[in-house]
Amino acid sequence: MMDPPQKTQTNLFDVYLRLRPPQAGNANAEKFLLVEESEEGDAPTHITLNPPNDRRRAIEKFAFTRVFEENATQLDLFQGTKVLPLVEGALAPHGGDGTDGLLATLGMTGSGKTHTMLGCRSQRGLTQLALDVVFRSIQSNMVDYESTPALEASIRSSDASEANIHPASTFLESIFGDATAPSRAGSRATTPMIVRPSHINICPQIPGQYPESPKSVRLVRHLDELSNVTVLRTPPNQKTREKVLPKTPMTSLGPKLANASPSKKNYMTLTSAAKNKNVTKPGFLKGDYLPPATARRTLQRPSVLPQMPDISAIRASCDPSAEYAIVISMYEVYNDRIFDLLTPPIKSNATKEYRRRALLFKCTETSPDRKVVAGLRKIVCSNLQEALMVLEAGLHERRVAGTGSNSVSSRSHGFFCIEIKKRRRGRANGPWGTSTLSIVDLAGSERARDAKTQGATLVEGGKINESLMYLGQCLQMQTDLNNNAKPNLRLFRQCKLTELLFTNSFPLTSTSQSASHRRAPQKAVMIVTADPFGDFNATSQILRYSALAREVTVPRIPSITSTILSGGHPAGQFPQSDPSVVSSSPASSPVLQHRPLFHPSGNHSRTFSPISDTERGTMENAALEIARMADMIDQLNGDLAHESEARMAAEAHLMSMEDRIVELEQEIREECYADFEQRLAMEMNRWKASLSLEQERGEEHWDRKVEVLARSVGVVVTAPSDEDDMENEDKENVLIENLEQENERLRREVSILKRELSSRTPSKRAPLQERGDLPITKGEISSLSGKLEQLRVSNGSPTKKIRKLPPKKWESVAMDDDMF
Ligand SMILES: Nc1ncnc2c1ncn2[C@@H]1O[C@H](COP(=O)(O)OP(=O)(O)OP(=O)(O)O)[C@@H](O)[C@H]1O
Repeated sequence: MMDPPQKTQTNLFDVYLRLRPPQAGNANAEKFLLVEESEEGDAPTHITLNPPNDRRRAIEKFAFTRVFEENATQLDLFQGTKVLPLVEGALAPHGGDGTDGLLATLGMTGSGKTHTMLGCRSQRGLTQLALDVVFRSIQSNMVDYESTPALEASIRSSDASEANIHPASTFLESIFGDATAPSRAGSRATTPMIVRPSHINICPQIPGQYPESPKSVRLVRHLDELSNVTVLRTPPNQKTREKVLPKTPMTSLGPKLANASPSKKNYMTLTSAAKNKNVTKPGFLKGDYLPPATARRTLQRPSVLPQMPDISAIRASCDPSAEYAIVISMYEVYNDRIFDLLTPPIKSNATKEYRRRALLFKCTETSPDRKVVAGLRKIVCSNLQEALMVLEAGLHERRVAGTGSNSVSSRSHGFFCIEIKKRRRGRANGPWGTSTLSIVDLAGSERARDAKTQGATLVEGGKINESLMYLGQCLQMQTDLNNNAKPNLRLFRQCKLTELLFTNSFPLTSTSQSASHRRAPQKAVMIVTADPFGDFNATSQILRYSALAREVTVPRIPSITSTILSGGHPAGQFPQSDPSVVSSSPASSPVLQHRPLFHPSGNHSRTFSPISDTERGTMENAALEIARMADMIDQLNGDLAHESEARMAAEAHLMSMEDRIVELEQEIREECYADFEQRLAMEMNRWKASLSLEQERGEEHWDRKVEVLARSVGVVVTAPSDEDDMENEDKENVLIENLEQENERLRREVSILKRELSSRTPSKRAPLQERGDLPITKGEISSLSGKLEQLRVSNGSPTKKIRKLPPKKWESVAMDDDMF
């Protein structure tokens, strides 16, 4: 029998295991996880994992601080997991600074983490119970925040995280609006009002693919009627669907809840605050955080909150000489980024989408010795009711999605932080000390194949598994710490989740503070949830890295070589796990071999396996990662096939489009050619017309010139007879040529004369008529007149007959002459 795990100084966490009751469809499944009975009626601490249907596999035994069986209640968990000491550590009843506390859940998807932390509609979770005990314990030492205005400033100045601090009344007014306002169908549901009847399926990722699994639907009960349920969000193919259940008067809510028919309102499906989440819209881009597509609208104020279990008798001790204030903040780690759950998303000007700003986890000026999430919105709460309403508001923003494994699966690691501010009583301006109790609902590890996730949800699943793998590595470091090895702090910085969970467990090396002023390391409790009927491989992986101790019983398997040498059964047919087989080979010993792998106390003799525990752990994590990646590869192969089909279709379409384009181009070319031809013909005609017009004008011009010349020499132009036309034309051509030559010669002479004239002095110039040096004589002038006379006889267009001018024309010619 394995020794019970012992608490050591170096344990980062106390680790508890909670087993969930079998799910509806799993009642007949084989139970692979058995709780070992403890001695002397103590609470059980060990479990055994029996691999189902595979006797060759090792039987593993795990030790935890305590194991809670399927029938354990929320109150059992609250009392058994030492939440009270965590609260007391933060309240510091003996004076001085409090100790930070961390309460987290870890487990496969659907194993009951959210149920444990946030409860269901009739039962409170550890978060509500912790809040209850905090407020109950400091009741008489609470500062009156509302009636002391200076308090706000003093709390603000004591905050080390650059937070926006608001009083609960203002914040809740902005979130829930008027409590007396009528119900608004379509506004987002307040958490306890969300009911999810078992007959309504939830699975928004692949609508219609899993007939037996739930469809995605968010339901809200109207303020005045418990069972009047309105669909808030549905898968795309069910957008318009609306479910309305039979109405039940609000006054009879309590008894009805207890006796609700499972077909209408199953206790297991009517989860409370846990299910107040935003269902992830399918189709997000990788890594992108797209919160609800609309701004936060006023929520309905929940009218009923679960009261059970009753812990009114439980109180933690507080410091009687101190006064306290409670400040609440909430954030989530989604895709390795931190987002505030109490700050509404802001509409981006560029994309018109509502987005959240990722926050940093860092040391600030006023907090050099520990890291804090900077820039959160924090709410100062004066009583339990306010704190619960803030929790409701924050959970409403938390991201969830329906998957094949859990109809309302958390897609982010949720952090709910209760800051306990404490200062000496009566010191109005005294400084506040702060200790924080962080309650963490981790997202569950999942196998893509089972979760049937795809697209953005698949990527989220990958990120969740990755961060949980790093968390596993960090938890395994507990073993190293037990062996007094130095912690490898780099391991904690692998992702945001481990950074947030572990950074404040160790003093920061860079701090300048002396060791005496260092804060005490946080106290941490981890509750591992498991489904004994669920996925054996995934559950055993989680148990391996979270358990405080492990023992492996390996059935000896005869080696193939020894089997062959002994002339026994051929390989593959040997009854391998039969312990009755006797062999001389040590490797084929029939005896079961026990290998205790580690003991947290370090007091026990250890049998080391050939590889160290850390290496083994790393290999196991690697195996988990390989399995996840194999799932992803399957998924991606499916996507690839789908995409290839789509691509082929698109290519075919493209080809037909190309053919169409060629046809169209041909048609357009032909049309253009015809159009061009038509225009060319038109242009030609126009050009010809204008050419003939020009010719006509030129001829007319010549006609007029000739007429003017003929009149000036007194020639009567008569029309020649038709017989003389040819002869006259020849003569006219000759005459024109002669005249042109003569004209040219005369121009030359005139220019010579002008040159000469300009070279002479003005006194020597004589009038042209008196000069005897002119090259043209009077006789020549008279011969020129004679030629003109002849020309006048037959002058006209070479191509046109000389017209006989009518008397009117002659008159106009005479007028022209006068003008000359
Ligand atoms: N101990 C329990 N008793 C009764 N019901 C339980 C218990 N544990 C889990 N359930 C029910 O099982 C369902 C899934 O549980 P829950 O949502 O808490 O799982 P989870 O581990 O938070 O999953 P995820 O990681 O996907 O968010 C819920 O309907 C819840 O009410």
